[in-house]
Amino acid sequence: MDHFLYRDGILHAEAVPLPEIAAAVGTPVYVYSAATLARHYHLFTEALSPLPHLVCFAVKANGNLAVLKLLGDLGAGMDVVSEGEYRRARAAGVPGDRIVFSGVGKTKREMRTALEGGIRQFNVESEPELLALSEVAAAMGTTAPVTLRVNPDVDAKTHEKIATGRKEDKFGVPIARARDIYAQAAALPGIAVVGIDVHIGSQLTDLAPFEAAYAKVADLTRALRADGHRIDRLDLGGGLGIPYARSNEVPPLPLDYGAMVRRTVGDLGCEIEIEPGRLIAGNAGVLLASVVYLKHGEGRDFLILDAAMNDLIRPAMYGAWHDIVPVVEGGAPDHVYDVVGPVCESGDTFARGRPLPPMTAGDLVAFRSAGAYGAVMASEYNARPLVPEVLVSGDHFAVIRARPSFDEMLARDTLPAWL
Ligand SMILES: Cc1ncc(COP(=O)(O)O)c(C=O)c1O
Ligand SMILES: N[C@@H](CCCC[NH3+])C(=O)O
Repeated sequence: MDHFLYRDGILHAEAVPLPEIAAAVGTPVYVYSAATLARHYHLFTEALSPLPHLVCFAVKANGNLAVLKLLGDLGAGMDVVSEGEYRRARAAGVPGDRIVFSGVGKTKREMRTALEGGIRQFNVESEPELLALSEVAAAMGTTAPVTLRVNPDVDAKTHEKIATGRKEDKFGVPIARARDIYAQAAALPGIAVVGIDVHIGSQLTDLAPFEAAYAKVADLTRALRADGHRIDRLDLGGGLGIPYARSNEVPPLPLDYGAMVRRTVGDLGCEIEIEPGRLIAGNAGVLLASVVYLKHGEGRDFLILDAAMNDLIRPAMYGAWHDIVPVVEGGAPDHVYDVVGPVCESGDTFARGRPLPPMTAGDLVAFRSAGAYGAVMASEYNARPLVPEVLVSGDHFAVIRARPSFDEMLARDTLPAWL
């Protein structure tokens, strides 16, 4: 469920009609619902209760400071993968002891920043990273809490580009090598083993791959404890999928996911951490755009929008489907359009042959399910200003990232004196 519904034929974000936001901020613009973000966060906390747990929002899905603060104020932790994300989480007021640090390429500088600012744990992804972290922590006279990210060699049955838990993927260490590496970790200065981490991919629509991975983690927990390690925490990653097309079969709900977690690892006495991104933010946001032109091509009509692939890359990058709906209900969807942006690439196509009511220049459309991996993946390709963001709560809204002016964009470049 989300909070983007039609009232009197006009699509609203909570109680705010989207045309009001378009008039105030211009398009394209991302619009998020505070109520949906909060609701999705609570779905996970409820699903994992009564197990001790921490829901760490994957900042990569939506790193806007206001979104992080909203979730952080509700008690969420954060999963970060870079110094930039770490600093964002801290700037949003999230304490270090609720931040986990993932990623295959953490630099020593990033490790130092997190150790200085406070960190719940590093999810270590390789032996060289473990050695680097040991060096950094020991030199600082401190101890780094560590889980090792294991790669369980499970096929998440998701898009090729976002599967992370097969042996050919770059993530984690092979689970068969885990006991050796934990033995190494235990002997290293500046390292305190606290648990195990796993994340097998994103947009999973079936619980079976999670279950297979978590069963392996449960076995490993027992084996590591028998080896004398303290395994108090299990970070089970993110990855639960969302319905992108209203007509598609519905992916499992957080409640079903929670029941599966209790079934597979619930009896180990561990604190459970999860790192959902998409399920919390995805359906909490839409990308609002305007029709610039309706162009009649040969055998097809192009709906040319003011949003482009640089604002929402998912269709071009993964062939992803986003529902595209008219903001003002316009009758039966009896026209078929190729929905495209103004960028000079044929890949700048959001959808082909999409049935919509008859549209004309100036009409507003909304891309649904755009709150995760939307604004964060935006670029300024074609010198297009980075797309702004708005947060709605009840009957009011605020711009939470302004559209930069062209002067601001120009001012970031510098001309060398010798030119
Ligand atoms: C380590 C890690 N944690 C969490 C996530 C969040 O995944 P999702 O947005 O699918 O919940 C990702 C992205 O796949 C990830 O790589
Ligand atoms: N960016 C991807 C998800 C990547 C998940 C990050 N590990 C998407 O839009 O679906």
